[in-house]
Amino acid sequence: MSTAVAVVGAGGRMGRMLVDTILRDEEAYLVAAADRGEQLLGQDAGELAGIGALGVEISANLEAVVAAADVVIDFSLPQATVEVAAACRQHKCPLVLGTTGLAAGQSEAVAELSQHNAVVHAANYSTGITLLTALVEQAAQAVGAQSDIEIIEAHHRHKVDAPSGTALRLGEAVAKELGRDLGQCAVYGREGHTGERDSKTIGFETIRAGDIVGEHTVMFAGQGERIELTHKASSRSTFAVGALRAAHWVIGQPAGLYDMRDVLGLSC
Ligand SMILES: NC(=O)C1=CN([C@@H]2O[C@H](COP(=O)(O)OP(=O)(O)OC[C@H]3O[C@@H](n4cnc5c(N)ncnc54)[C@H](O)[C@@H]3O)[C@@H](O)[C@H]2O)C=CC1
Ligand SMILES: O=C(O)C1=N[C@H](C(=O)O)C[C@H](O)C1
Repeated sequence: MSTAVAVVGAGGRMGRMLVDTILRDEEAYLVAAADRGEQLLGQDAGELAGIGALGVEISANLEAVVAAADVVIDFSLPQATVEVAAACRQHKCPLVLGTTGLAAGQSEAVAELSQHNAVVHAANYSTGITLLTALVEQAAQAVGAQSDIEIIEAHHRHKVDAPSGTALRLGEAVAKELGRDLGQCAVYGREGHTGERDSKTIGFETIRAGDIVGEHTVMFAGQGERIELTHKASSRSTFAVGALRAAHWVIGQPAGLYDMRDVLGLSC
């Protein structure tokens, strides 16, 4: 039985890649597509994705889009999150959420939804970042206490949130291993007379330039040596393939909030 997938944010960079990826999957089909871009409404989602007409028009009616789906994949923007969560709750539809830069209230709406629906929320759906996160946890355990730890991320010039959700997730993983509170120890960018570096901080540096798809480095700088663990995405297809894998996985799962480790069977 083929899975009916709805995409929210279908007119965006990730939305168009998701439409293409769904078309290539014999076990899934695009049943509905939502977006709010005025110039996108009524356009065929397949034509927008550059793969030819699919007969699925971009709609602003989120409730109708969700009602048609076995699973929703949302890679829109934070302002959509509360409405998407409400529509998924109304239609008991599982959700695969990729949007980053959520404010507290939007994250709370996702957590509340996960009390009733199965939800996968990952800042990065690539397999490589899931692996990098595990390697970073190992490195933090081994050398984190005696290292200065910096997280450097680079993305395309169009990205509107910083640091990236992936960088923040990597920072959370390091902080947890070291028994630190990221909210207290994070330093975002540096300028002016900063004084000597506090060894308990975790630094974040952000690059926004060109068409960089998504690059993350976690640096453990010690005395006489440093370790750098890096992931570089070369195509958005890695995120879309991971998100569609999550969409197949989440159907039938009990209510809860999951991430890519659960989808890949790596959660301990
Ligand atoms: N988790 C992951 O693996 C990845 C996450 N992302 C995240 O996905 C999000 C989208 O990234 P891009 O596609 O590059 O952005 P984009 O700006 O190209 O696309 C976002 C789309 O959402 C639409 N949108 C905005 N508000 C909406 C609403 N209320 N209802 C429906 N559609 C709405 C916009 O019109 C736009 O077409 C960002 O938060 C980004 O950080 C991006 C790549 C990978
Ligand atoms: O906006 C993007 O493009 C990406 N955003 C995600 C993030 O904020 O971590 C994931 C990926 O790096 C691409």
